[in-house]
Amino acid sequence: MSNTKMKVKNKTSNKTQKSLHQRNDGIPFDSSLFEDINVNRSAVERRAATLSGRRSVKKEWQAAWLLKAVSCIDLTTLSGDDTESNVLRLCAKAKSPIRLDILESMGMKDANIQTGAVCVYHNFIKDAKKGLKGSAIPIAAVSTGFPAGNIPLKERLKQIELSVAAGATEIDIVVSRDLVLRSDWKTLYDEVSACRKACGDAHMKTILATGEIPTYTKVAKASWVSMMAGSDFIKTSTGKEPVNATIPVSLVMIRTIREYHELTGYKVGFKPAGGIGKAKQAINWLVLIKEELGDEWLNPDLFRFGASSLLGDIERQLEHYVTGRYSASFRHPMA
Ligand SMILES: O=C[C@H](O)COP(=O)(O)O
Repeated sequence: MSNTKMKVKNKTSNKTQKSLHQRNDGIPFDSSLFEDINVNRSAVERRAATLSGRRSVKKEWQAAWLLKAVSCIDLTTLSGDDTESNVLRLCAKAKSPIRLDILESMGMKDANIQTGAVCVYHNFIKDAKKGLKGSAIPIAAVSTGFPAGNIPLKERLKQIELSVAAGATEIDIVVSRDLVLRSDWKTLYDEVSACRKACGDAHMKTILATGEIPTYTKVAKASWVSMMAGSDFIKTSTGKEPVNATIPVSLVMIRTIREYHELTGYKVGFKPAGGIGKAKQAINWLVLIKEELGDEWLNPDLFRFGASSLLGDIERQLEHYVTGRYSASFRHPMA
């Protein structure tokens, strides 16, 4: 271990995250922690391929995993045609994500299953507040000029402050892709740190927009910098890039989360987002998290799906499960 690593480790080794809401305080910028990273594309893809090998997961376990997945969804609407009534419907679904008759058939009628959060644009925070009244479901707002982030930093910080003041307790920020492309890591660190400060007590999820980052090595470095600057979660995508969450890119990010935890004691969460619409995909991600980070990451405080349509497919698959019409294609979720 390098001297710097030793120093950081000694400074933070007594820290344990007692509650899910304990924050990542970040660490001072130190490029020596990541400058020699070179993530080999084929090795990453080989490793990811092992996760999509054919495995049989018992049907009842699949059902339990799907319920777990539901509790980890940031139920999202980020469309140009969002309206108050869409958002209110979304909130009703977040509070009762699975039909009662399905839960009854599963013997889970009294289980309090809700989604991890709802995720909306700033203008709909007030509607989400109304829709979620009486529940503890957090409101996540996308901020900082989502999705491209190409507005001055001062305005991005103002947006964060306004969203927090309006009632968002989770803020999804976007990184400046040009800083990542130019490898200007110190400026990226300063920007993400400023966003973190603007978030106050709100949890901050930092979106890397990996579909616009050309190499896995840069994805790993951007992940390091975002965590060092105090991100509580790192998130793959806005859902608006041409390529959104993929298993190989997730593997790279998850491994940096593991290394950062080993170094500092802080547990940073992970949020794959964009294009995750099938129950089968959700199980692949849960398995990835379980294998790479362990069971303690398998909860909504450290893992979320950013998804607008995933819940619908999970509900359909659970209906098939209770009616015995489980689709053949679903029997092997890892295939
Ligand atoms: O962060 C969430 C994404 O914008 C949702 O993407 P999706 O509509 O492809 O599920």
